[in-house]
Amino acid sequence: TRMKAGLIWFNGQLVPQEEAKVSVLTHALHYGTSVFEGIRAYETPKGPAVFRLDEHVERLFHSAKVMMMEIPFTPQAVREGILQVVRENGYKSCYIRPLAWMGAGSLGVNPLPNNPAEVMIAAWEWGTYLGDEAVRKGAKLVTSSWARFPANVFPGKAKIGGNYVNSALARIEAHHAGADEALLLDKEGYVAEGSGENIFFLRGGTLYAVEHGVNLMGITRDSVMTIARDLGYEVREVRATRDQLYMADEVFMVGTAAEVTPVSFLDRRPIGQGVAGEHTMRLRKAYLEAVQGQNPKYEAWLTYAG
Ligand SMILES: Cc1[nH+]cc(COP(=O)(O)O)c(CN[C@@H](CCC(=O)O)C(=O)O)c1O
Repeated sequence: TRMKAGLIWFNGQLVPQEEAKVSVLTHALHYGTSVFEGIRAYETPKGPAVFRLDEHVERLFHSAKVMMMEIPFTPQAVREGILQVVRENGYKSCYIRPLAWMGAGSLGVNPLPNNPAEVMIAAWEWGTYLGDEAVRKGAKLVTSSWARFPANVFPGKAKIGGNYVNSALARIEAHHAGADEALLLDKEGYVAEGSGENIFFLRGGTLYAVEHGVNLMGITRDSVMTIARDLGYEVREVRATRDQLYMADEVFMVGTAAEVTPVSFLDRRPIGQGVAGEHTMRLRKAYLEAVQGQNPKYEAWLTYAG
């Protein structure tokens, strides 16, 4: 299916998506040397609002720093570009994908010194990441045969394009196993994260967030921990094994794209009653109210595009 991204912010100019093209000699196309963000804008009573925009822009520039990539725009210019793409495309809600990449300056593996990064910001309307079925009935997960990479192999705290070959391989394998998503363990066999989400589990009324370890420091994870504590849950950050997930009352995954997605099966074992967990769905509802501007407590997380 052809993505409908409409107008794209391309190196500082808004252009129709057909004109947003790069050379086949682009370094990032050959070596995965790009950095990106996944951000959502939601419809609110006061118009479309981008969720935790500043945290995402900050992470984009941190990812570039890890990659030794020089983004030739200020964070403020990228921030404005994100709001412009939402506004000029007239989206009420959308998924926003800023991407910065090593261009076609040189094709040696070392992209430096003469390869200034290029930047684009695209946005499109995207529904539930794993599908409505996975939200309603809970997603089915399988533990991947691909481990999450150790921190001295790939920098998993940065959203670098090349990191996502690990996620893609895990996701392909999960799909072939008839599952909705893959759970990746770290090299010691502890629970890391999903191919594109952070993991929580709930047991005896206490909520557990998998500690950062080698994982991406998810913004949704941070938001859900705050919301859960505000709802009165005790929230702990732990190192967990997959059998702790098997024994949990509830498991769920969080991410910008996935929002809050319940998990009903892991490795063919039902989690709790094998349905979307009650507390999970309560947290999902509270999260969606926050992002849709229906809870004034979280107003500071919203940047209105209008
Ligand atoms: C590996 C990984 N772990 C955790 C998260 C959650 O992070 P955050 O969005 O800040 O809460 C994401 C986001 N995955 C993004 C990309 C998905 C995709 O490319 O597909 C996303 O959710 O937008 C990851 O890619």
